[in-house]
Amino acid sequence: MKIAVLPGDGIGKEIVAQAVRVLQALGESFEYEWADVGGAAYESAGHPLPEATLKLAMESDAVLFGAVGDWKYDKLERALRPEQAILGLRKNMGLFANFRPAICYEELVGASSLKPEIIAGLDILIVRELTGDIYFGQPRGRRASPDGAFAGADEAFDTMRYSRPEIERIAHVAFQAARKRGNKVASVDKANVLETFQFWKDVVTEVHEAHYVDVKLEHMYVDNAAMQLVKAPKNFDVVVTGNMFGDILSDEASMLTGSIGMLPSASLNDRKQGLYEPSHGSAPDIAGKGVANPLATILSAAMMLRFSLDKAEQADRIEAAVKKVLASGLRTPDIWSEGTTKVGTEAMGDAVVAALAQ
Ligand SMILES: NC(=O)c1ccc[n+]([C@@H]2O[C@H](COP(=O)([O-])OP(=O)(O)OC[C@H]3O[C@@H](n4cnc5c(N)ncnc54)[C@H](O)[C@@H]3O)[C@@H](O)[C@H]2O)c1
Ligand SMILES: CC(C)[C@H](C(=O)O)[C@@H](O)C(=O)O
Ligand SMILES: [Mg+2]
Repeated sequence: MKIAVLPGDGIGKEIVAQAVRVLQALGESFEYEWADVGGAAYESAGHPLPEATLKLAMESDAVLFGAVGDWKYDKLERALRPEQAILGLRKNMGLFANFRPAICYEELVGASSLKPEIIAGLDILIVRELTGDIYFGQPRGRRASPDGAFAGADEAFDTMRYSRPEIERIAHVAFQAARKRGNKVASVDKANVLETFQFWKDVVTEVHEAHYVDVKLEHMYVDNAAMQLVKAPKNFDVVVTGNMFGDILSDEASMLTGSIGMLPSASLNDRKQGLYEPSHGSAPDIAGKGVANPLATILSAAMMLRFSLDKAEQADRIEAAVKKVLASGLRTPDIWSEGTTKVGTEAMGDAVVAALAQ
């Protein structure tokens, strides 16, 4: 089985190196092929998603991805900016279903900025639609405003849109995921204001009534959902939402786990092919310092074993190893608290590899 390894930029390189070490320690004979992506590919090949990188990703059984982006590319034309690489991979590979599980490990209850009783035992799953919404809707651009109070002034616009099949397929994914967990789905929308999200709500309701009446469904506006996520996050089980709301809510949910460095993700298409990446970015502020938390990426590698490579037992081994390491008191700075031992990225990788062997 072939794994495309795309570390990308900033801390992407540091954390992916640790995840690959952990995978290699499993004793499986995976084939790894590395390629540049994002800013690194712009430097080496003049494009954030060179054809060779895309081809490699499409041909592989799974993609292990770090992160892309750096402030120094912010002035490039949009098509050449590093972030286009991850968007292009998602679109070209048809990775419409993004799973972002927010689990608060017992040992990290003290690392969160929330009160322990709010987050202890937390286990929620954000199912984010990943190839539609305002991220990809056309038209978009800049122009002289054609009408209204500011006619003639410069303006910019994007288009929010969802088609019925796009909503139906992500709704099926969410309801099916819920059946394997707490049997509850919260569909997050902005139906009170946006036509796109009234349609979203209507279609999710139809899918529910036709196929999943055994699953409890509630609808929630995104502003309320953002508030409920910090007020009473354990009331959620599966949260299903569109691309942009899912982006924002998953970063919010990451702080329920202690740190964004703990939130893994899996992005799947309908062929079980997947891209696995931490939910966070390239963290230019800490890149090169050896302090990034590699656990979100290591846990993403576990999701890869489970969802794309049919190696659920190996996924369990990695997750158990991560728990052991946390129980032993080792912490990267983002999850450090009084009484625990601060370690860097590589030492955290070392510890997970060692725990696998125990
Ligand atoms: N999928 C991706 O590749 C992806 C995702 C998000 C952001 N980005 C890009 O990353 C760049 C930086 O974006 P940002 O600063 O808004 O978000 P970010 O997620 O990179 O960082 C936000 C904050 O979280 C911290 N952080 C993130 N990951 C961490 C880890 N593993 N361990 C410890 N601390 C961690 C950072 O130090 C920073 O303070 C931008 O170019 C952005 O577009 C890429
Ligand atoms: C870098 C960016 C395109 C990306 C997104 O918005 O999807 C990131 O924030 C994420 O959450 O994976
Ligand atoms: Mg994001």
